[in-house]
Amino acid sequence: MSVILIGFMGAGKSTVAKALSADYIDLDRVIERQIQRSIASYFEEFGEAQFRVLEGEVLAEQLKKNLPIATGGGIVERIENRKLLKQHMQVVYLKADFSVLFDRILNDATHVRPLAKNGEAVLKARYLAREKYYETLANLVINVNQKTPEEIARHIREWQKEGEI
Ligand SMILES: Nc1ncnc2c1ncn2[C@@H]1O[C@H](COP(=O)(O)OP(=O)(O)O)[C@@H](O)[C@H]1O
Ligand SMILES: O=C(O)C1=C[C@@H](OP(=O)(O)O)[C@@H](O)[C@H](O)C1
Ligand SMILES: [Mg+2]
Repeated sequence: MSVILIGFMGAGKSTVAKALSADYIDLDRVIERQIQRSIASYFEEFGEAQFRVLEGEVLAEQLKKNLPIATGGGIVERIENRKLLKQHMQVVYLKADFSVLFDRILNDATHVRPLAKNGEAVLKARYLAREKYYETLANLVINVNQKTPEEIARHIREWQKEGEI
């Protein structure tokens, strides 16, 4: 069983999954390969609800591989996706303050996050609404405010080792 990273946009899920293993899965990138377009343009044409369904299908399919998975921050919004995550034993929540996340999202030129275009207050409302899901679904919570991706990856590896029998 491998680790699934959850948390808000900007928490470092994609970066940490990569630090965990050269062979890792970033659900957003798998989705973009499948749909042959960017997530931003998919959101624009089909809307968020349809994206959530697609996201859940790709999660279910990718769970079969035994590789670290970086989810998208909104995976917890759909109950079917939460049910899938709940069955898993190695869900790790990368937790950070909203101010840290907002800063990173603004400064991340590589990925356009469609939900970030409506301003800080709208994004913060999402953060507050999702927090409880991240907390309840996680088997491990790591505060990532002041940790490097390598430190976070080390923490996860040590936790995985502790759980081995
Ligand atoms: N631990 C960290 N400390 C500082 N910056 C980070 C850290 N993890 C990720 N970042 C930066 O924050 C931005 C978002 O990271 P990313 O891995 O795409 O997050 P997510 O997949 O959770 O949205 C990127 O610019 C990345 O370089
Ligand atoms: O939080 C969200 O709703 C989203 C997060 C993004 O992934 P990251 O969390 O990797 O930025 C991406 O899936 C999409 O833009 C929607
Ligand atoms: Mg990501």
